[in-house]
Amino acid sequence: MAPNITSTKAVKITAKAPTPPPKRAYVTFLAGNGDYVMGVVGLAKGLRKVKSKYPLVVATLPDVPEDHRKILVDQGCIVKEIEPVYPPENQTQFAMAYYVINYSKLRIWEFVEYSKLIYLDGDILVFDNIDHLFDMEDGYFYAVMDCFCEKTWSHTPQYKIGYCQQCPDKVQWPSQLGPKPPLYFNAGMFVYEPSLSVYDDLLSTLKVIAPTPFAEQDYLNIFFRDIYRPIPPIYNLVMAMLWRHPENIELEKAKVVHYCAAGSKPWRYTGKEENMDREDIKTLVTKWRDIYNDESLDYRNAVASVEEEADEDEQTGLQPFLAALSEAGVVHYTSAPSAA
Ligand SMILES: O=c1ccn([C@@H]2O[C@H](COP(=O)(O)OP(=O)(O)O)[C@@H](O)[C@H]2O)c(=O)[nH]1
Ligand SMILES: OC[C@H]1O[C@H](O[C@@H]2[C@@H](O)[C@H](O)[C@@H](O)[C@H](O)[C@@H]2O)[C@H](O)[C@@H](O)[C@H]1O
Ligand SMILES: [Mn+2]
Repeated sequence: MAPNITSTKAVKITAKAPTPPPKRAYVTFLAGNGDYVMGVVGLAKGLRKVKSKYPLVVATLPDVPEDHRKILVDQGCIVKEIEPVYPPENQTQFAMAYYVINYSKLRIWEFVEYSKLIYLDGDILVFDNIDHLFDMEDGYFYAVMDCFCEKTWSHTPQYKIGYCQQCPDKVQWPSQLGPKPPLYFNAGMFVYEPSLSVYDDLLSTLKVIAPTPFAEQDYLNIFFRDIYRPIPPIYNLVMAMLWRHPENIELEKAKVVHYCAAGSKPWRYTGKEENMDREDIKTLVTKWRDIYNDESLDYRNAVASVEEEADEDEQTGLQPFLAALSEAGVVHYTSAPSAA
């Protein structure tokens, strides 16, 4: 029962409306009516489990069905519909045929109601709070370096000579191939600042750059080359690193795990593909499933438990504050009889 408060004198508190803090959010991308919506639910529940302060925005293509959108809204996501972005007519063989839809990710530069956003693929799980990444210096594009050793890279000179930026001294880049490739990031996770001018630039430049096998990932690497700043692999553990460059990885310290290796999507994992029978992969898939199935992390339950705690605080937290006001002769109140 709330305390019976009668004030002897109005407490007039006038304050200038504080300037609203810069708006920040996590953002992901969802296309199609398939099972990636499960990935996004896992992403949302993982962010809730690590008590992130910021919401998850889901940029959805028009082909995402209403029932999938409802699932996401019921999980506390902000669903924003975007129009597709297609690359110029091309004969490119994308590394994965469906990568052609990934150019639509570029629409998230239009989300200028936010000052800074962290993009996360729908096949990512956040295991530790990474809100501090929002405080990194403005004006740069932050992402984790990718690896060139998977056969998805077999079309490239790097792969053909066995060069990888993750171990640049193992196979030296031959000068006859020209300058060493600039540092290259995985576009499954990045920290960026939305901007209409950059957005316009991205879409107009796209028209004159020939598409390449890693689609928007290649394009973003070209576009942001001058302001790209690598961040440690704990912020986007590209799964293949576990068997390609274990010396660069401390799995127990990984804050973000990216289920991008073939066969590793937790919601459709069978363990049959190459490397998928590894114990570390099985553990990571089980961790993803535990969070996905944890009903206490569902938005409706999580909110309910916060409201319950708030009610309890209401009973206990206000007393010392009101006691101080009462001493100052400002507010008289009779404390509610203890519920105990
Ligand atoms: O059918 C699809 C394929 C991809 N995606 C989105 O596009 C991202 C990039 O695709 P994916 O993660 O499969 O690429 P990978 O990182 O595995 O190469 C996914 O994480 C999803 O957010 C989607 O929503 N539906
Ligand atoms: O559309 C291109 C995609 O390219 C990237 O995935 C690739 C890349 O990481 C390769 O290096 C791996 O070998 C491969 O397994 C993995 O799927 C991004 O994760 C994804 O968001 C998206 O940009
Ligand atoms: Mn991915």
